[in-house]
Amino acid sequence: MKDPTPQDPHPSAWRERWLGLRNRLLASPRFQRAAAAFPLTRPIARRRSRALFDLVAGFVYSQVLLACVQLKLFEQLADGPRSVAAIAVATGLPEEAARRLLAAAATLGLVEPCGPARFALGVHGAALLGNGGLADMIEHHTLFYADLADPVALLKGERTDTALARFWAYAGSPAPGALPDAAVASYSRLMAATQAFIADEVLAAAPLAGRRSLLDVGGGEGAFLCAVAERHPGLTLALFDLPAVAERARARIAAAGLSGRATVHGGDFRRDPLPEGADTISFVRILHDHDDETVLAVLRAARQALTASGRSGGRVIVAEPMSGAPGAEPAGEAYFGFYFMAMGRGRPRTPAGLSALLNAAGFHRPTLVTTRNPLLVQLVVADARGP
Ligand SMILES: CC(C)=CCC/C(C)=C/CC/C(C)=C/C=C/C(C)=C/C=C/C=C(C)/C=C/C=C(C)/C=C/C=C(C)/C=C/CC(C)(C)O
Ligand SMILES: C[S@@+](CC[C@H](N)C(=O)[O-])C[C@H]1O[C@@H](n2cnc3c(N)ncnc32)[C@H](O)[C@@H]1O
Repeated sequence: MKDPTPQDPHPSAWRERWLGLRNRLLASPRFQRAAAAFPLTRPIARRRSRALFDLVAGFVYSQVLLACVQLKLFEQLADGPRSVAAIAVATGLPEEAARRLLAAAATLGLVEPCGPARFALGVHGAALLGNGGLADMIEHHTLFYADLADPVALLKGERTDTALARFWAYAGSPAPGALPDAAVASYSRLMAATQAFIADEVLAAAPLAGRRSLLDVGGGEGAFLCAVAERHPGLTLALFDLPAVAERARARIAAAGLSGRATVHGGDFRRDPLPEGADTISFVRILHDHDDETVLAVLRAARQALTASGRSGGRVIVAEPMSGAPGAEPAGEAYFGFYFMAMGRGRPRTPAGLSALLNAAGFHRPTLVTTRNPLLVQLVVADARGP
């Protein structure tokens, strides 16, 4: 599999000349004044000015969103419009502060004015309510935001003790298998809460028809496995994760009434063999956390587990945000690129990069399977023919 042509890596001479001319004009205060004054170009000048204002003020917008989530404003409006006074009481804000927050949230489409001093959910507020886990992710971003307080230090690699590196306890741990529940609980809860908008996309695209059994490696608390169980009632299920996380998964799987169908294994996939018996192994938001050496070792362990006792027909499904994939969104790549930098490890890989690792691990015919929402997740699927 080859990566698609990168974005215009060597612009033509004409394009460079055009860019030079355009940028000299746009950077000229005289041109900006003339464009703002001339009636035909004034709307364009205003649009450009507003777009630049949104970039400059963007950090205020994300904090307005955080305030709405922390105050559970969207839940307060879930049953219909309410008055500013009622929202002030429900959120514990002084009325003037509530009015100010609502006005800011309305500019972002989070709420919508409807009648004098009354507000309803806006399109983004409604979509946020409908996407389980987004509120958790927005609250989680307080850590990411703190790590981005000095972006240049982060870019220069001068920040090592970051909030995200501490949050993802396994990331820097020499013995992740020994991590206690206290060290894994927060990230496990967050991953379980945000699995909803990943599992839908993965399971809509994953080739699971006709498969007998699925092992979800790094399966967390089992939220993905529970989603698989619901969509594929005939599949036998298994999960592998760190011992402390596996304990959490056992509880969730028991609570879902799936203990008879799903087996949970605790271990360290960097050291321990993966459980045998499954004909399909999934890695959902796993490989991008690790360097190539670890990924190669884990994929080799997966192939070993799929072909043990001479079995053939095994399949691996890698599901994570990817870079440079058809339909991938540069905004998603930028987000995850900075996220991994703050986390101190990991990176989004291209489909070709993942395919090279799958081939090196002995898998065959790695194939990109695009999802309905490439911004969040894409799949690469490969076969583990016989030994
Ligand atoms: C007029 C009307 C009513 C409708 C007509 C128009 C119409 C059809 C509108 C469509 C409405 C609709 C379907 C809206 C749907 C909105 C959706 C689905 C929004 C989903 C948003 C999802 C977001 C923003 C997800 C963000 C995910 C993030 C930030 C994930 C972060 C993941 C992390 C940090 C993972 C960390 C794990 C590690 C460490 C990297 O391994
Ligand atoms: C980013 S989370 C993804 C969880 C889940 N697959 C999801 O998408 O919600 C990464 C998972 O890998 C597990 N993990 C990390 N290092 C591991 C290791 N060495 N052995 C086993 N599991 C590990 C973590 O405990 C965590 O559950």
